[in-house]
Amino acid sequence: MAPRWSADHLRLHQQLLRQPLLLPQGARLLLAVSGGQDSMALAGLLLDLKRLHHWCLHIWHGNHRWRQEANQQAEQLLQWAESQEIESHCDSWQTPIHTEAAAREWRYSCLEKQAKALACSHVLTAHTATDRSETVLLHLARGSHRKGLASLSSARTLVENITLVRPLLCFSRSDTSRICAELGLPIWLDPSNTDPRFSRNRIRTEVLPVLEQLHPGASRRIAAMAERFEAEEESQQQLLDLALQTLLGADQKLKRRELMAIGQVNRELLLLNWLQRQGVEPLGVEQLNQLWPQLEISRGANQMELAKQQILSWNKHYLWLINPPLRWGDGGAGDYLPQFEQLPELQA
Ligand SMILES: Nc1ncnc2c1ncn2[C@@H]1O[C@H](COP(=O)(O)OP(=O)(O)OP(=O)(O)O)[C@@H](O)[C@H]1O
Repeated sequence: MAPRWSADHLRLHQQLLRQPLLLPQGARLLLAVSGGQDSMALAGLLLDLKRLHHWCLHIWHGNHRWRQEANQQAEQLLQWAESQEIESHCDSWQTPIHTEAAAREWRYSCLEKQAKALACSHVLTAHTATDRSETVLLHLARGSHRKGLASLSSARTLVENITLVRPLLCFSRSDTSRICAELGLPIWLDPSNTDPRFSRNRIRTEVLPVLEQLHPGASRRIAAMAERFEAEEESQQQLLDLALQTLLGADQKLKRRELMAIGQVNRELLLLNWLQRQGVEPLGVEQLNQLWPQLEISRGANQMELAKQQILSWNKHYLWLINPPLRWGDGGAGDYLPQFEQLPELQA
């Protein structure tokens, strides 16, 4: 059957061929499909577009087993994929997952494994501009660093040779609802999306509607702002990488004295950048503010050890600023501990 081209197909098509996404001809793609309207809309559009570029499309579904109907829904979703001649894969969590953060971590580790097994170069998720606005508002409320305001980047490296892309960031949630209706796609609703125990859901159902009433188009503009921040972050990253080279000793340790001589904002950015390179997740603004006095007073060799202990103790109560894990019921404080034992040493 001839593809049903629409303005939405064209918009997605342009997005997929744009930097930094740039899906090459013949690419092997793994699409994460929850069965909700966003991922179904992306699946529907890709089904038509893939023929143009000879993309090989696989679908992956993660069954969290949060609800009784979950197995049946997973089954129906796989049947739908089969009817569309798409190869589909499903993983089921053995014991029910209770936190969004744990569920997300599990999904990404499955996607990573599956993409490797299928030799896929790209993993696609169906985050929309509306998801982006919600995430920005969440991060703002938690006092995010600027990076958190550039969140839900359109593309990033998932693991070596596998890129995670979010091609639907140029669509809103009302677009995906319309696309599903127009393409006659089935949707499996997830009641947890309206559960008020998640702060994201309250931002979606209470905060954004008020902002839209006050300033129509607010959600779209917040997402556009995040996109702009993402581009600025990228160019700033290049400058930071260059500057960081001048602050590293031969052993790749950061030279404390030289770092402390730099103005506060750039100093913070350089420290965050260096920590990230060492695999340590970024600290929040409040944590950084508490860390500096410790680094400023010279306490000899133990100085970094003290800073490290401080971070470990914050760790128990921290608020994640970039990728904040959300916990059932508590509106934001995280429940998983990052590996701060790996905090790298600064030079004395
Ligand atoms: N159960 C699932 N199975 C497969 N893919 C999923 C599942 N849940 C979410 N996804 C993928 O992730 C996208 C975003 O979903 P959602 O916003 O619910 O997750 P999230 O936890 O906020 O994701 P992230 O942490 O990546 O921001 C979906 O559009 C879909 O592509």
